[in-house]
Amino acid sequence: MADHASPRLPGTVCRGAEGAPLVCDASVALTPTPASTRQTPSRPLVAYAYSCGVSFPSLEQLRTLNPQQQPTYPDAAAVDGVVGQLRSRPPLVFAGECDELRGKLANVAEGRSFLLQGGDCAETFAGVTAQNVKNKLQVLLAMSVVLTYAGQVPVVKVGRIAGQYAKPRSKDTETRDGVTLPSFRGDAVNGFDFTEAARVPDPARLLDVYNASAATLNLTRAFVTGGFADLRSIHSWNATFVRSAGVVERYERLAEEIERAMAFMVACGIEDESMRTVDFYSSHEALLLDYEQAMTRIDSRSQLPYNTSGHFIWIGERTRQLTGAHVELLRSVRNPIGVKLGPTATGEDALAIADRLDPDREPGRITFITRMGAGRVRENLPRVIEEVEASGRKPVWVCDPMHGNTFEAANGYKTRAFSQIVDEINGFFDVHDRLGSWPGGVHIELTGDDVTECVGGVNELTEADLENRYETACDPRLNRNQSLELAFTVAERLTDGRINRINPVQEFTPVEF
Ligand SMILES: O=C[C@H](O)[C@H](O)COP(=O)(O)O
Ligand SMILES: C=C(OP(=O)(O)O)C(=O)O
Ligand SMILES: [Mn+2]
Repeated sequence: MADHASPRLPGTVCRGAEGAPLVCDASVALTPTPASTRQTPSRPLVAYAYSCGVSFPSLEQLRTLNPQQQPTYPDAAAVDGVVGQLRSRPPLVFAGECDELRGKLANVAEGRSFLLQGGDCAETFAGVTAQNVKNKLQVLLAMSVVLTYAGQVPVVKVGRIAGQYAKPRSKDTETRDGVTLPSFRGDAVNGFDFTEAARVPDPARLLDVYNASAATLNLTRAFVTGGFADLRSIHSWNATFVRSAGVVERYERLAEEIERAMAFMVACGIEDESMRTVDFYSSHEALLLDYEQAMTRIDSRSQLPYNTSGHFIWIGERTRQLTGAHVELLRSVRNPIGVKLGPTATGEDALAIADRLDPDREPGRITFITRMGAGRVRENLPRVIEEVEASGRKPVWVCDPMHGNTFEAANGYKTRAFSQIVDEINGFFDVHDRLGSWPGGVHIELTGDDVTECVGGVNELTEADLENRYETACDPRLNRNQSLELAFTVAERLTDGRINRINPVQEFTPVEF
């Protein structure tokens, strides 16, 4: 791979004697390490030994790559001060956890399990409350139980949580009643209020992102290991669902069946830790380079770089330029990486990105999150899958049925129709079924609250209902009933014709007497 032999760029970060990140001195930077003195890491590690012993790009280097969707801060020195502080903060996630998730995603890529990824479009600092986090976990756990039991697949659970505070925007400015101000770019960047003062980007918010992520992750870890995720509390996860809907009764029937199955297992002497806790991982879009680069660290055990701001990080549709700063930073870290692919993405684009981010084709390393829109998925997705899989690659294929289906309602609210979301998911399954590839997961913008942001679904929300509880800071999310309903729909598609392939009971040949 040519990259590994390329000279170091001035200002890049490399490892010091103790493995601490150092910034290369420009005078030595252009001298490649002599081959004889280079360590020869084992094959899978080679891809991550970024540019001849350099471990990850410096902020200075990234800034030369014309990074997209970055805030224009009024005070550059203040940014440097914040970045310095972030660098001294402890990691939010550990390298071993990221490796574990990569291993689980490798199973997804192989068609042995399914990824459920979901959470807010934009987390907010005000949303860091026990109730809000608990509601979100409840809906994700209930969905994963539906998928596991009705769909009969192991489910890898990843929240859009504990770091999802920055938003790329279609337009730099927003105009209301003749007043034009900078767009809101998430709590990580500026304020939501439509005032000049609020919309000025403030780098100190990056420290708030760190604190909010740490608090959310701490609570999440406590919830998922401290008894809350115990399968025996399966009934309590629907405590906050809105009763009126048939989908809740459906969930309750399923919960009763699971309880009976568990009682049977316990009676047989099978009682296992996996009934009491769940593995749950954090994820967000790695958008703000100041934050993401500052949170990138050399793991002391492997001596390789990891982004320690979240287990799984993804590159958005607007920042996936092949030679852009986001790809450059993320290709240097070991975490599992997602890449959004919108309706204009071609197989060639996907392949080029995969080659850049995952030259060694490591299982579970790369996830393509396709978001083509209900009207285009059946036409555009096949070519992308065909070209990527023809190369021998097996990425995780995930459907984001949200971002290609956004529209403005007659009353001005940005919304999405439940029927179109389901239609894109059906298109995704249809295409994969036809091509024989594995529809590996779904990526959903949702909330555990009873909001009115997407129309349709079991409660038949109309555009007129949107104003009742439209609470999102950015895109419209499925509310908890809509989310649960979607889980049943996905479970049906998963079961369809696939159960023989993944259910080990079906593969068992009984002994004849
Ligand atoms: O979440 C995704 C994007 O940030 C969002 O869809 C952009 O919305 P906009 O088109 O209103 O800027
Ligand atoms: C910005 C997002 O999506 P996309 O990059 O696909 O537009 C998102 O997932 O919030
Ligand atoms: Mn969004």
